[in-house]
Amino acid sequence: MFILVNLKAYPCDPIEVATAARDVAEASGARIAVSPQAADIARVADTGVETWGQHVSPNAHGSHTGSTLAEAVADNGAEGTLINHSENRLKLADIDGSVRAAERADLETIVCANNPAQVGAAAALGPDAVAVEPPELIGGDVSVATADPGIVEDAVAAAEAVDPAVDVFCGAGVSTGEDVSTAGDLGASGVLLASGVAKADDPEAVLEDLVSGI
Ligand SMILES: O=C(CO)COP(=O)(O)O
Repeated sequence: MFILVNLKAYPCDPIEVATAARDVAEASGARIAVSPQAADIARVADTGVETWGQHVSPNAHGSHTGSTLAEAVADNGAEGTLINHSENRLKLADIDGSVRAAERADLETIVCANNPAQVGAAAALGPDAVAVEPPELIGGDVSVATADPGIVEDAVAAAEAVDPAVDVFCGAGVSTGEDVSTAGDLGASGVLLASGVAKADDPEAVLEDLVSGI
């Protein structure tokens, strides 16, 4: 199970979380990545933790003020990027363009989706993985795998029907090792989470609990 911690725009210390994630990953052998704000990618990557972008633009180099280029994300040390997070939704053509931009820059890709139908559409674009995150459960206390196990199973089936090579992750409300274990039992290959770590008093303790569910 891959554990990706999305720091969103939370006011946490990205280096504290990155250092904790690096240490827990090293001690446990688990794959843990941290996805900070674009401006923090280089210093988070410098800790040695696997680092991901939160978004990349479909644009290449050129006159595109305000764009977060896949090339810049990769050059600053990221290994992958989220695309189309529920809080940063894109048009279908732009999701496709962002996946292609990430591929050009050698970034791994996870395309987020709200439901199994969108998972199928996202899988058709050929990312490395898709993630189902029901918006109404994001930021809540109950894990998607507990609140709506059917959505995870249906997402796995939807991706499998389109392209069996695309991994399926789930996210929303994940905060414990038991949540990770339940997600794995439903067929997910990883979890995306944010508030459970970014808002924790002791992020390292939460990460240690999370990896206990792998
Ligand atoms: O959106 C998420 C991860 O990308 C999930 O957020 P929470 O873990 O806060 O529910």
